[in-house]
Amino acid sequence: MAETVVTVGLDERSYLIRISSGLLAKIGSDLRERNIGTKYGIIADDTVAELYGKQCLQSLESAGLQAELIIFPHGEANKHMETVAALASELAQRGFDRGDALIALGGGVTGDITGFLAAIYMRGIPFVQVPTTLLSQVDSSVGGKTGVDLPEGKNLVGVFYQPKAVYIDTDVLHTLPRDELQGGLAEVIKYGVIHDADFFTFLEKNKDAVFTLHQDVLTQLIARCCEIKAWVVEQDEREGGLRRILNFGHTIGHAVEAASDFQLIHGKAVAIGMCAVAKLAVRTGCLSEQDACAIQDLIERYELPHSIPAELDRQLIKKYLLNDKKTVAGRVFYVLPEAIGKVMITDQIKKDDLDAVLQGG
Ligand SMILES: NC(=O)c1ccc[n+]([C@@H]2O[C@H](COP(=O)([O-])OP(=O)(O)OC[C@H]3O[C@@H](n4cnc5c(N)ncnc54)[C@H](O)[C@@H]3O)[C@@H](O)[C@H]2O)c1
Ligand SMILES: O=C(O)C(=O)C[C@@H](O)[C@H](O)[C@H](O)COP(=O)(O)O
Ligand SMILES: [Zn+2]
Repeated sequence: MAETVVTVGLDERSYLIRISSGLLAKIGSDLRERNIGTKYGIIADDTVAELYGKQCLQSLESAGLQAELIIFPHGEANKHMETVAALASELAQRGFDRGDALIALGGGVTGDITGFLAAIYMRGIPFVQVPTTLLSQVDSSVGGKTGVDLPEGKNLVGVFYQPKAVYIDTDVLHTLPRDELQGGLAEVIKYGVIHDADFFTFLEKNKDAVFTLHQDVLTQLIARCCEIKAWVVEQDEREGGLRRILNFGHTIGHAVEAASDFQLIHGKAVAIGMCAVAKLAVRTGCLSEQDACAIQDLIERYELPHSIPAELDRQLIKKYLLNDKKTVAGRVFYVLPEAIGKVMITDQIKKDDLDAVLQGG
């Protein structure tokens, strides 16, 4: 099948997102042609290293490139400064220098850690993204947000640092657990709500094809998400304005994710956050009940959670809300849907409405 290509146009930081089946085997020859680094550090978590580490190494070595696999323990609980410090020491001990480059082979956790590591190791070396979860293929590998969590909250340390290329091999999704596929689908639904009502309808119609990873539908879906993300990032790379719409569902979602001690995966927390903020939008009078129901129905259709688990401490959720980057001078900003395909940003949420929504109302 032909390759699909999406461009992220950012002047001298522009790059291509290549999407196709079987791409992992071709990464080496592309990197050789582009001459991005002398030696490549392939950063992967233990699960992905076991599944795809050898294939990635072989792709580079058969193109005559030097490459080494560097592994860290999987999971959001390891997306912190200590992992970055350990990986940086590992790079130094293995003799990586400013002529070398990194490859983020894995999900969003690997991409966020590796991008951050690439930005700060020797004050910056190039990196490329090879995303292996749906979430990382449609969202985290594109746009240059990198960083790690602190005990105080999600993604509180990081930098904007663009990759040199994104290679999306759709084949790797066949080993992804269903739970993780669903997590990615939450971010997919996000794009429909924030920008594209037709894409929202496409998702309503194609659930079975999506879950069975139908190649054409999958490629179309990933490409559309990447196009929307590229369109946003091209206009607002460093989140001065428009880019904040990509945080739809994340104000409450991030707080719920952290309050669950990361037992809830990011995408599922975002699904809960999108339903909560749709309810807030109805209470505020900017969204119709009908559109709020359509959002929740789609989330339920993709078997995602839609309410905040009863056992989560509401006060703890509120504490995390205040620690988030979306809070400025004590004002918490929310991305509210106004219709399917259109959102607005506001900090004008009444305490009673927030409390009611956090209680499930
Ligand atoms: N930078 C951004 O713009 C951005 C955007 C969205 C999310 N994020 C971040 O991304 C993270 C979530 O990413 P994620 O959902 O990919 O999580 P993840 O990276 O933890 O991957 C989920 C799990 O799937 C496993 N895995 C990965 N690929 C696999 C495959 N092909 N087959 C089998 N198992 C596989 C991993 O080992 C891991 O255990 C969060 O930290 C979130 O904050 C960042
Ligand atoms: O790329 C962006 O911009 C996003 O907001 C994408 C989100 O899906 C992602 O979860 C991001 O990491 C959230 O960023 P944060 O700045 O709110 O921590
Ligand atoms: Zn997200």
